[in-house]
Amino acid sequence: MPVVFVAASQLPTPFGVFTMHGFLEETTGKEHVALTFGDVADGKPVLGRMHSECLTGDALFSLRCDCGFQLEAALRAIAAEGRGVLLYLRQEGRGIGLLNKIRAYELQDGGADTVEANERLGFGADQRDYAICLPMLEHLGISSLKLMTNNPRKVKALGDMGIAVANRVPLQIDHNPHNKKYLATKAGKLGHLLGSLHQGETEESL
Ligand SMILES: Nc1nc2c(ncn2[C@@H]2O[C@H](COP(=O)(O)OP(=O)(O)OP(=O)(O)O)[C@@H](O)[C@H]2O)c(=O)[nH]1
Ligand SMILES: [Zn+2]
Repeated sequence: MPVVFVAASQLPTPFGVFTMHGFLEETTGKEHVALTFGDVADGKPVLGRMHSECLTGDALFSLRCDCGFQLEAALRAIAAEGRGVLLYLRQEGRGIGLLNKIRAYELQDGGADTVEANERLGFGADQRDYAICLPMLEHLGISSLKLMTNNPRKVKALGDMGIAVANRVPLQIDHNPHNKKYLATKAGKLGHLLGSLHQGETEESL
């Protein structure tokens, strides 16, 4: 996977001053970002998050999902630890892109759940490929993570590419009336480990 490092700068945030590393995925032209805090190249497991882009949740305050809240919680946790990494991956809409995600939301407004909506549009439930993480982590000197996620498929994908996941740190956000069904579908159909929701449970049973 040809991913090249382009430039790095400081990124001051309300949580602390991160270093921002920019990468270009040459085959697609996608521009990815890593934020680091402290010394992450000392060989010890690094508190980390692989965050998939969600324009609506990360930047537009959407309550339909948990993305924006997870992004903020992850950056706060990294700054509190004094050391960590967040990869901001341009995989909008679980890999289907922003406009198709809006099409999927339109179907969800009509009653479909997040998986059914993707499938009705001819997509898989989750089209993400995490291969881009490897060259980014290698560039940063990171080989072992304490991974902030509720998604076991992320843990497996990193392990399969040789990045040790020393442990999984749950990153669970409170429900609201708008994201309750979405979170239940993630737990029931996509295998996410969400505390008060059990695998196999469907939104109808809540
Ligand atoms: N296709 C589609 N994508 C969505 C929808 N809601 C959120 N997303 C995208 O899903 C991605 C976030 O994935 P999640 O499944 O919430 O979380 P995750 O990253 O797999 O797992 P965590 O690490 O636990 O957060 C982002 O790219 C969002 O844009 C939806 O209803 N349909
Ligand atoms: Zn989201």
